[in-house]
Amino acid sequence: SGVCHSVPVSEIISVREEEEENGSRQRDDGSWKKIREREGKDCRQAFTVLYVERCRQHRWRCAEVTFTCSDEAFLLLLLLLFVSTASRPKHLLVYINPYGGKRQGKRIYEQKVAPLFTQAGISTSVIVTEYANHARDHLKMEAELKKFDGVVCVGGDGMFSEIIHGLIWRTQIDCGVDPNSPEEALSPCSLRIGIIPAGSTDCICFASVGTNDPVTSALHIIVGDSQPLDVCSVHHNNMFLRYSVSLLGYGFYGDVLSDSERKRWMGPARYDFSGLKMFLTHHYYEGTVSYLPAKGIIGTPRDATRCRSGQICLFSFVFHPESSGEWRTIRGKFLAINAASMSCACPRSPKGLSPAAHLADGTTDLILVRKCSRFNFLRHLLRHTSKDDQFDLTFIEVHRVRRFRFMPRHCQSDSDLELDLHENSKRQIFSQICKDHPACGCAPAYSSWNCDGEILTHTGIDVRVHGQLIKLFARGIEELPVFEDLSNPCAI
Ligand SMILES: CCCCCCCCCCCCC/C=C/[C@@H](O)[C@H](CO)NC(=O)CCCCCCCCCCCCCCC
Ligand SMILES: Nc1ncnc2c1ncn2[C@@H]1O[C@H](COP(=O)(O)OP(=O)(O)OP(=O)(O)O)[C@@H](O)[C@H]1O
Ligand SMILES: [Ca+2]
Repeated sequence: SGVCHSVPVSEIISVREEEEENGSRQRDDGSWKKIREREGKDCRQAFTVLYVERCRQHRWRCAEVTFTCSDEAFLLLLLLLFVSTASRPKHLLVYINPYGGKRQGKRIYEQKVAPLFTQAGISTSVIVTEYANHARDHLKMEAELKKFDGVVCVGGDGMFSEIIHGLIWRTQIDCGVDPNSPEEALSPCSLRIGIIPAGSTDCICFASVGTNDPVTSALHIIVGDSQPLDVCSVHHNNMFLRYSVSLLGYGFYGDVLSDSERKRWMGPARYDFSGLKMFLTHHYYEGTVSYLPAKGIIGTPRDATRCRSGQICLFSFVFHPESSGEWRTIRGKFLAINAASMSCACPRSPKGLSPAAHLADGTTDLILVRKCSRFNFLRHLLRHTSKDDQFDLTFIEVHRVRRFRFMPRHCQSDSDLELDLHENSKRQIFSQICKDHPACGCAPAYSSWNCDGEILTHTGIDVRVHGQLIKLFARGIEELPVFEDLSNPCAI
C-alpha cells in the first residue's frame, strides 16, 4: 500500500516467503532452486520479515512486516542476508539450571527462547543440569565443543560462573597453558556465551545487555552479537581458587552471601533479608590491601561516562600498555572491600556497584569502604539506588586496578605480627572464645570473599585481571536515542 518501512539486514531474524498470488498454498523455503524455477515469470515476491524492535529499557522484541518486490530484488536480499549473517550461531549447546532464582529456568527456556531459536533456524543440544557443577564438568571433560558455535547458560550468575570455569579451563588445556599459574597469560575462549537470565541477581546479563529479559537475550544470541569481557583470576599462595567477572566482595557482601546461602528456600528475597541483617550487624574487618594501579587507560571510576555499546571500552584495552607500575598498600579497618570488573548493574541497583566500570578494559574497580557509622554506611548503600555518587563520601576510596592482593590482619607476616604481638594474641584467644559462644556479639576476625555469588575458601587472595578473556552474545548497553518515545507500548 506504499507504506515505507526499513529494517537493517543485521537485525533480521528470519524471512518467510508468502504464498504466491495465484493462490497456491505451497510455501517456499526461500531456497535458490525455488527462486530459479520462477525465473522468467513476471511475478512479484511477497515476503514477511521477522526483525528486532527496540522497546523500553533496552528490551528487544520480535516484530514482523511484509514487503513485496521483484524476484531479482528478493534474490539480492537473500544474498545480503547470507553475507551479513556469517557471524550468527547455527548450533548451540544449552545448559539449564532448573533450580536457579525462582526455579523457572526450564519454563523460561521452553516457552520464550526455544521457539525463537527454531524460527531463526538454530539447532540446539539441551542439557538440564542434575546437580551443582554438572555444566562445569561437562564442559571441562565431555562436551564436543567443535560441533557448536556457542554456549547458552539458562540461570543466574552462579550458573554463568560454572560455564566460564568449564570453558576457560578447557581452552587452557587445549592450548597448553597451565591454568593454575597466577603468572601465565591465559588463552582467550573462542566460543561465545549467551545468558538467558533465570537467577536471583543476573548482574552479568543486566550489565552487558541493559536488562534481564530472556527474549532480549535470545535475540542478541540470534543476531550473533559479540561482547568481550574481562575475567579476574583469584589465587591463594600460588594456588588457583576461582575466576570472577562481576563482584569480588569481602566484608559486607561476603557476609550477606554466607548468611543467604542458608536461606536458599527464600529465593531471590534471601539477599534482602541477609542484607538487612548484615547491615544491622555492622561488622568491620582489618587487613591490608595492595594494588597495581591501571595506567594508560581511558577513564577513572569517578567518571561520568558509562560503558556503552561500541564506545571507549573496546579500544581502551587494545591501546594501553601492560603497566608495570608501583604497588601501593593500604592498611585499615573496612566494612567492605569490593572489586567490580564490570558495573554490576542489576535490578536492585540499576547503575551498579561501580557505575563507570567497563566490561572489557582489562581493569577492575577496587572500592574500599572504611569503618564508619551505620548511618554513613546506609547513606553509601542508598546512593546505589539514586543519582548521587556513592563514592563521594570521606570513608570511601576507589581505584582502577589491574591487580590486587588482600591479606586479613591475622594472616600478616611474622614481622608484622611481632609489632603488635601482645594485642594480637589477646585477640586470637578472644576470637576463639567467640567461635564457641557466638551469642557474645563481638566482631569476628574474618569475613569471606563473595566471588560472583560463590564463597571462597580462603581470605588471603591475589587477583589479576585478564582483559577480554571471554566473549558474550551481547553488544554492551546501547545509548538511548534522545528522541526515544518512552510511551511506546511494547507488549512485554
Ligand atoms: C537501602 C537499600 C540499599 C540497596 C543497596 C543495594 C546495593 C546492591 C548492589 C548489588 C550488587 C550486586 C553485585 C552482584 C553480585 C553477584 O555476583 C552475586 C551473584 O549473583 N550476587 C550477590 O552476591 C547478591 C548481593 C546482594 C546484595 C544485596 C544487598 C542488600 C542490602 C540491603 C541493605 C538494607 C539496609 C536497610 C536499612 C534500613
Ligand atoms: N541441577 C542443579 N542442582 C542444584 N544446584 C545446581 C544445579 N545446577 C546448577 N546448580 C547450582 O545452583 C547455583 C545457583 O544457581 P544460579 O546462579 O542459576 O541461581 P541464583 O543463585 O538464584 O542466582 P544468582 O547467581 O544470579 O544470584 C549455582 O551455584 C549452580 O552451581
Ligand atoms: Ca573491566
